[in-house]
Amino acid sequence: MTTLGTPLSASATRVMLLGSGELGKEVLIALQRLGVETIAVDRYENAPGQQVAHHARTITMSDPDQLKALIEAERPHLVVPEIEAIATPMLEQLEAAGVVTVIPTARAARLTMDREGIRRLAAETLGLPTSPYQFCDSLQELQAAIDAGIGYPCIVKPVMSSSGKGQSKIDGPADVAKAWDYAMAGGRVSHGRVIVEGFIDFDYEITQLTVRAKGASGETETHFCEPIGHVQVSGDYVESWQPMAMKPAAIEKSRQIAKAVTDNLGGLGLFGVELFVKGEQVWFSEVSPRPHDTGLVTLCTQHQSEFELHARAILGLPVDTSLRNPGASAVIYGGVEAQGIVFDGVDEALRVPGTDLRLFGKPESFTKRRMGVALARAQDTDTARSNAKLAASKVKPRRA
Ligand SMILES: Nc1ncnc2c1ncn2[C@@H]1O[C@H](COP(=O)(O)OP(=O)(O)OP(=O)(O)O)[C@@H](O)[C@H]1O
Ligand SMILES: NCC(=O)N[C@@H]1O[C@H](COP(=O)([O-])[O-])[C@@H](O)[C@H]1O
Ligand SMILES: [Mg+2]
Repeated sequence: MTTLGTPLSASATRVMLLGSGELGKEVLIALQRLGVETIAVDRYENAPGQQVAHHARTITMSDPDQLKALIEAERPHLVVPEIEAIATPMLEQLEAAGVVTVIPTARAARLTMDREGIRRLAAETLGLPTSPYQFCDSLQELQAAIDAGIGYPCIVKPVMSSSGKGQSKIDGPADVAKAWDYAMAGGRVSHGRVIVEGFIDFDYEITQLTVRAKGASGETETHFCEPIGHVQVSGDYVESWQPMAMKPAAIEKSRQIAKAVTDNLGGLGLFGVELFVKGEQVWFSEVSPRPHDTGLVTLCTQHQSEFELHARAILGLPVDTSLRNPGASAVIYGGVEAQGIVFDGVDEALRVPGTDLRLFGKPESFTKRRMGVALARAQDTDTARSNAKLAASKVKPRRA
């Protein structure tokens, strides 16, 4: 039985998010609706989720001492990692000592914060199909890995990064040094290590949202959402839609892979399993043990968005992953480098049929920082995609 308390009282059910960007903001809203007391932590003040939580805390989450001190002071029932760059070995220590429950587990947070942990688990322990890969600590090692078999084209990424930061494609020998330098500048936490992956020439890529939630008799059940198709530019998602039309055999393989990975990671919560598909062939790429950016589309397509599903699953509540209607999302980038920007054209955007917007409220804009997203529901995903892109294009961020 799950019992929830009253926020800001002795009976409160208290949940701490480590990372409070656009994805955490929606999880926090879902938790607030269930009367959960929320603590939003991020590396900077006034992060999107901090604006809607009961409490806001700003620390360096990759510093184990700061993280330990905050968790011991706040004593939340659940700690929910929302970004990768967290001192996850400290979370493992605190979990082992019984101080806190980490979502989905501290081990899953540690394995997925670093591309090496999750890739070795998927490819070497679970035997799942992935791109060929090597880990390298220098430009010389990178060149040697390419020459010894990875070949061209290939993709280089810092082991610790997300949203395509520090990622680049290498088409030939002339690109290698540039890719190495770019990876060194782009990692979330400075770390002189990269993964180089053989380029997979896929037909399309999907996110298979997968939920581990408690069933009626207390056992953990796995639920799948309809597949989400997406387009990435420079390693960062720019549009997504649901459902993605797939061959039955490709859906089945995707779900087998998603089940194998999430069973191993364990715990309760929603996972975003990223897969590449060519015909009936499916490759595992990576997994987020938390809501996925491409899953923002579920805000307009599912009865319960990926954020509500995560909130419900981590609290031990039942979930419904069914699709309500087709839909799409399109990203709104900052386009300018400035603080406290304004958005023109919001009215025109919302005049596009079936659309909605999320403006995240990030205090500072960068040219390529995701500042908002347009959502569109429609009878089919083609209409939804064009309406979402149209609505996004009407929103014009500028300096105040
Ligand atoms: N081996 C590969 N072959 C072909 N394309 C790739 C490969 N690796 C990555 N990509 C492309 O780059 C995108 C981003 O890669 P990846 O998911 O590893 O980066 P990320 O920084 O973790 O992104 P995010 O945090 O947004 O998920 C993929 O979705 C895919 O479009
Ligand atoms: N692909 C991972 C992802 O989308 N993560 C989301 O972006 C935020 C960081 O944004 P920022 O870099 O603009 O601060 C994170 O807090 C999370 O919500
Ligand atoms: Mg990814």
